[in-house]
Amino acid sequence: MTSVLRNFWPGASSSKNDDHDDEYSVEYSFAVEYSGPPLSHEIPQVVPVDVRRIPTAAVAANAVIIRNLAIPVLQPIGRKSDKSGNNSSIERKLSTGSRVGESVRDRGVYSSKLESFSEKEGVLEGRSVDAHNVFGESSSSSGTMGFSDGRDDSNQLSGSSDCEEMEEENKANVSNDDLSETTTCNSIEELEEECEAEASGAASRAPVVTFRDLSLTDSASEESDQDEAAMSPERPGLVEDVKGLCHRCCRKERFADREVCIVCNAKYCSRCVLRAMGSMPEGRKCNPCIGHRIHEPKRGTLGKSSRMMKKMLTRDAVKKIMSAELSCPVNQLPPHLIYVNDKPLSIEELVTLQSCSNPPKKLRPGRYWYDKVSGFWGKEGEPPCQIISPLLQTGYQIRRDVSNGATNVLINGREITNRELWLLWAAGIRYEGEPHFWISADGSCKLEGMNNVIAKLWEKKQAKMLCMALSLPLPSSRANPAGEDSVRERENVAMRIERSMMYKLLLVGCDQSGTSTIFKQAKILYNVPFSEDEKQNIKNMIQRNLYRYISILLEGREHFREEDAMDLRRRRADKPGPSVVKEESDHVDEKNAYSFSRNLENFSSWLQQITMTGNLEAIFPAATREYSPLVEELWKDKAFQAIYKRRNELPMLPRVANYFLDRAVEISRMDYEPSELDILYADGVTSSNGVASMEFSLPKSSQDGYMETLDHNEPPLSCELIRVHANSLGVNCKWLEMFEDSDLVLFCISLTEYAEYHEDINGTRSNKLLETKRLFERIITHPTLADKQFLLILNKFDLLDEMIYETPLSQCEWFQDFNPVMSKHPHNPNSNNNPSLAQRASHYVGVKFKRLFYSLTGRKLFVVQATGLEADSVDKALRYGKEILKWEDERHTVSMNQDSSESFDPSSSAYTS
Ligand SMILES: Nc1nc2c(ncn2[C@@H]2O[C@H](COP(=O)(O)OP(=O)(O)OP(=O)(O)O)[C@@H](O)[C@H]2O)c(=O)[nH]1
Ligand SMILES: [Ca+2]
Repeated sequence: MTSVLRNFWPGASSSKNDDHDDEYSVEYSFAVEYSGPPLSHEIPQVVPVDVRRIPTAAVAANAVIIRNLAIPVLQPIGRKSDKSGNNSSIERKLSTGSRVGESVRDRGVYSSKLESFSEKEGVLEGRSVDAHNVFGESSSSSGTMGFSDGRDDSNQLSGSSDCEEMEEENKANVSNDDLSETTTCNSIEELEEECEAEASGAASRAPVVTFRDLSLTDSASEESDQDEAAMSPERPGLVEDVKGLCHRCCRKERFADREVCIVCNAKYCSRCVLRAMGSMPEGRKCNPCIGHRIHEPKRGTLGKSSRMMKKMLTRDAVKKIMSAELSCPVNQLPPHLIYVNDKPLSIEELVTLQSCSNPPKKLRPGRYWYDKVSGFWGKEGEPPCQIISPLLQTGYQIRRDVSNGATNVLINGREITNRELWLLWAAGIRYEGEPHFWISADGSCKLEGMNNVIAKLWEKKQAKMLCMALSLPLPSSRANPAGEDSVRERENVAMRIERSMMYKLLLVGCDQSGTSTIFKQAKILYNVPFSEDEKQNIKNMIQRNLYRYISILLEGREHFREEDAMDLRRRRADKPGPSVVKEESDHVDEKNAYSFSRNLENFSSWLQQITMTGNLEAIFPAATREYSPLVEELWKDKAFQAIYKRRNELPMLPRVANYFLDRAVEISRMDYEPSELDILYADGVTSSNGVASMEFSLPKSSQDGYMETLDHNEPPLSCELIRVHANSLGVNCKWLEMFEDSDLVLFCISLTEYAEYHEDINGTRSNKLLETKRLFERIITHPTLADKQFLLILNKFDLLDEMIYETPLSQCEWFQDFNPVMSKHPHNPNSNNNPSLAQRASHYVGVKFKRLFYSLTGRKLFVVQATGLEADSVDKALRYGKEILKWEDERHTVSMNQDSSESFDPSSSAYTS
């Protein structure tokens, strides 16, 4: 390993080398005396470099050295001080053609060009940073930043130059990279191979980039087109991606690691990567790509080393390569390729933008718009994607049509998009005509020319939820300049006082846990009407489900038919007869108990097909009118009834299907109106974004017996119940932040999950309960919910009661130590002394979760078991939640009075029934 390193990484080797004279060693050298046969052609001349004549730029003004921005760095040319005699490879190379002479001549060209450049333009001073000053300390040991090998110098020289003719020169000249490439060669054969390849043009290099001083662009914006041409030399094309293929040796290994060039995307195997990428002065680029801008989608990977790198190189080497990748000028975001409100950015503007308290995320070259007043930020032609710090001096005035809105409604001079219109609507902003709103960074909205705030954009939870659903940005708390936060705080307090009696319950659970059933149950229980919209959605869902259930039955029909046919064949084989009879029976076969009329047959295959292709949503409810008569015909059909009778044999058919199928004809009609029970049983996502909320008041009832101290004059408790689906909480549950004002989290699990499994695409089975456990852990440890009360709802108790005898709880590995000693006496449901197996099991599950909760939070988890489909059960669970909250309030007051509160602990009553 070290030998490889030494060969390819001069900096790394020198740092290990005791010989400190070596530190400035460079890889070019004088040629040895020629002793071969006389030459018939002219010998190329070597133009010597006068080191004293090489100009150095002055130190840049401090303001420019901000963060690691795209400041082109001028690298001085290294002094030749190679005493180690480590030139053998180059000498060998010389003997295959007089390359060194040409290379050194190149250097002569560079230096004189550079000189004339700095004299002529005089721009380097004050703009560029002297390499000595920035890297002065590290240059002695660094292979990339200082002056180490010849290649670095040449690249960075060209990288900091502005001169177009120079680029021409570069194209014409043989590249200096030949030189450093020799350092990676291990044998003469390989070296010769490479040289030959080059000579034949196989490895011809793309032109070296010229990197312009970026700060020049703002002073002369007319030049910007020209600039762009200069800034973005033709990039090497992207290499076609062939899975597992190494771009160099063309060996294919499907699962082997590959290192990818950040410019052309070529992938290399571990055998080839060092040969292909050399010393990586600009990070992971293959040699022809050095000096070229990175492939922008790769920007996110800059500086993130790969497994392969770490395996092959020392830590120090990897670190150096990664820091070069991040900091070398050509890899920086080119400010002039970022347009904000039609204006290409200057470097100062880019600095402003990136260093503000809430900068745009994932900034890439491209065209953006920015609403300075509100901080809205987006890609040109698109709705906003982020709210960044307001009032930054970036870009021109915003254009009305910049986000491609066609709503005739303006916000801060920009015609907004439809999605934003919905946002205004959700925020409670109503208007007539074609209004022009002014919305400031804190979301307060005024009509143009008026001074009163008509609404606050982010005040209503619906507005925030809508943003989530429509992928509109939400304000970041950092976006508000100091001072405004405290104003908001005060308003919040006022609002809180106003709604002080309102408790917020957050109901979360994994898919199929029954959160939606509990939510609907609560609506029915506490007389919160479903809106017309909700009803319509649920009706559509029920009708769609009906067709899905029917299609499952029809699939079952195929199965039943096959079974019958097999049966028949077996019976016929048992008693052989003349072939004529056989044919007859075949005929009968066709018309067995499950055959349909032609009409129904067609309908059947059509329905199965659209279900299979997932087009059900597209067709229903639109086609309801058309197909309703067919459902009726089907229902009346004898064959269909025969299938329906055997529906319990079809595992795919959900339980609730019976409830709806029994009334298939009624439900399929246009004028069907779902009853409350229908709504409750309807299965499926009821709101598009998985978030639903309702306000209700929990009436006081005489059964409220958990606390003796109940005040009979107290008003009903007003609550808000918010249901979110785990799926809509996003990666790492980041959307939980939106629910930071919840008072109680109701975490709902299904008690059937211990025996249910998920299968991922690789066919790996995972127990659903263990998945739920992971979600539980993530949620209870989420910082947003750090001091909230948690109530675990063990739902679907009815199902547990049915299945626990056949399917032991220990099927789930977490529950392996469930070992109940059961009484021999028959179970008496009214007795607490002799609980059923299901009760014991659910108690056990509750304790498991309590322990887990305690181990992670050091606090107490409340647990209640429930059956979502039963109104009483849900009522009881929610009232229990209320007790926890009131007990919590009580505890605060009691503890203020220095009193013990243990006797109020309602958790002991969790299993009293
Ligand atoms: N037997 C029984 N079934 C239940 C119970 N709770 C819910 N279900 C059924 O379980 C299925 C899943 O319940 P949902 O309420 O839809 O669960 P969810 O996945 O959290 O919510 P959605 O995303 O809206 O579907 C539905 O078919 C419910 O009818 C229960 O306590 N007992
Ligand atoms: Ca569901």
